[in-house]
Amino acid sequence: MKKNIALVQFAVTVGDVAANYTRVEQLLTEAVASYPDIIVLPETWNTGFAPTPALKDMADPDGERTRHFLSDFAKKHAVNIVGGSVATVKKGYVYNTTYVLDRQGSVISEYDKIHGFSPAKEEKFFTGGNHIHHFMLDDIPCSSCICYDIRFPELVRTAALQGVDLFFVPAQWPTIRLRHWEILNIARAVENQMFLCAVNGCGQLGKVTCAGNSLLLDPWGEEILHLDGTEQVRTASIDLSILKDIRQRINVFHDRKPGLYRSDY
Ligand SMILES: NC(=O)CCC(=O)C(=O)O
Repeated sequence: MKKNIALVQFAVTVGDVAANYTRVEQLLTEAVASYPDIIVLPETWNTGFAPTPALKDMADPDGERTRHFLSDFAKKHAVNIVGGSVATVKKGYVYNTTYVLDRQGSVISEYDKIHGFSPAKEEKFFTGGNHIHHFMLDDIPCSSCICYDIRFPELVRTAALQGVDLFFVPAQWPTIRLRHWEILNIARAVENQMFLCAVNGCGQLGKVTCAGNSLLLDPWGEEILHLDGTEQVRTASIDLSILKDIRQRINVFHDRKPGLYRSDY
């Protein structure tokens, strides 16, 4: 089974929510021209990744605007969307939330970023989520996390143990740690033997330069796409039929010894 995936890498304007929705609509429209099966957006594309008290006023109440916006687009173009993430307010708390939409425009999964990036005090302004999610896109078992979450291999392994073939990582990752971005995403794809699509922002987040360098990786860690540091929409195909052979040749899921590993300390 082959699927086309469109990576939408763009420079979010911090604090200008209206401009960001307009830009995302333009970029989604650009993306559908390449006939993708799935379109993927970066992290906190409505507000920018700016953990500050002002966030609560800018965040999307109950994610309503974002859900309707992405749903209308997905339905109109019959395309699946992994909606990066947006800042939302739910029951008075701010979350960093991913919405996933199928071709009918239904929200089929919702995920709140679990690990707040403490060097930026994210956990002081965003409430952490409490569950890993799974969803099916065109019969492909999928999961995702958000940015800093990728540093926690247990999260991705837990998702992988449920049989995930395709994993998504929306992010706002800075250039200064570009090497970590590449290594961590490649490691997660290889150790869990799955395709991985990591879509980063680019441009300035205040004083921080966001790296771009979005990646579409196969389960060998090979780069199907590796974007540069500029705004761009790129689409490429993944061939899921290679998974069976890789998993038979190096059968880590059979060979692992979970009884000898402790993950609770
Ligand atoms: N938005 C983020 O979670 C930033 C994560 C990051 O910069 C890092 O893990 O390094």
